[in-house]
Amino acid sequence: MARIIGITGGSGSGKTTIVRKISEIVGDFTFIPQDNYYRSAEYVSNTNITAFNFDHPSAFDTDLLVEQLGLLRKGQEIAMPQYDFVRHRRKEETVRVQPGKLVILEGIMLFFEPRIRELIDLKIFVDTPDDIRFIRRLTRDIEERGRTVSSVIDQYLDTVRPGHYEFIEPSKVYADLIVPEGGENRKALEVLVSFMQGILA
Ligand SMILES: Nc1ncnc2c1ncn2[C@@H]1O[C@H](COP(=O)(O)OP(=O)(O)O)[C@@H](O)[C@H]1O
Ligand SMILES: O=c1ccn([C@@H]2O[C@H](COP(=O)(O)O)[C@@H](O)[C@H]2O)c(=O)[nH]1
Repeated sequence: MARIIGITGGSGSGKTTIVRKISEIVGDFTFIPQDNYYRSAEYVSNTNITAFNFDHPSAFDTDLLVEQLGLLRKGQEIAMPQYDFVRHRRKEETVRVQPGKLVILEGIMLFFEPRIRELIDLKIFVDTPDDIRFIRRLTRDIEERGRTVSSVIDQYLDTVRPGHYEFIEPSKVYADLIVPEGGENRKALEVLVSFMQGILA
């Protein structure tokens, strides 16, 4: 049965960066971003960015994520959805994901939902100060997600920050390991890599 490592933490905490650094050392894992399970909200744009709350558990199609994680655990292939952050919608195409011994699941809302929690073998919370997370998000969302400065600020104050304190920060209690500052934490990276190599050996 496949083992699942769950990496959560606030937006901009460095979750994706940790996974990228792990992939430079450990190649043989299946990567499942929770972001791919966002429900479409194509009516949202920079001018009405808070018309849909992307920082609420209901923003995700958790039934599909739980179903697909269950299949991967049992060694079955899945058709993983893809998400377009610029147009705020699920893409038409899916990606075939082959099962393996190790799955890395990454996303903001993993530990809030008991059904997801129960499927995770090792729970990691990336803990990065709010100001650093906001600065990273501002830069990334403008460069990669088609945003304006004012839309990032409006969204952060209206939904991202409240959602973080209501759903994400309290879910830290479920973590097995808390990693301060994400991808630059070399010792945490070493611990994670050796845990994964143990599973793959
Ligand atoms: N230690 C770091 N120093 C500087 N920039 C970073 C660092 N970690 C991540 N970033 C940048 O911050 C942004 C958000 O990081 P990312 O890993 O995507 O966070 P998350 O997946 O938690 O939202 C990205 O543009 C990334 O390149
Ligand atoms: O269409 C969308 C979907 C999501 N978001 C924001 O993304 C972050 C989660 O992604 P990270 O990579 O962890 O930052 C979440 O805070 C949503 O607000 C979005 O803006 N638009």
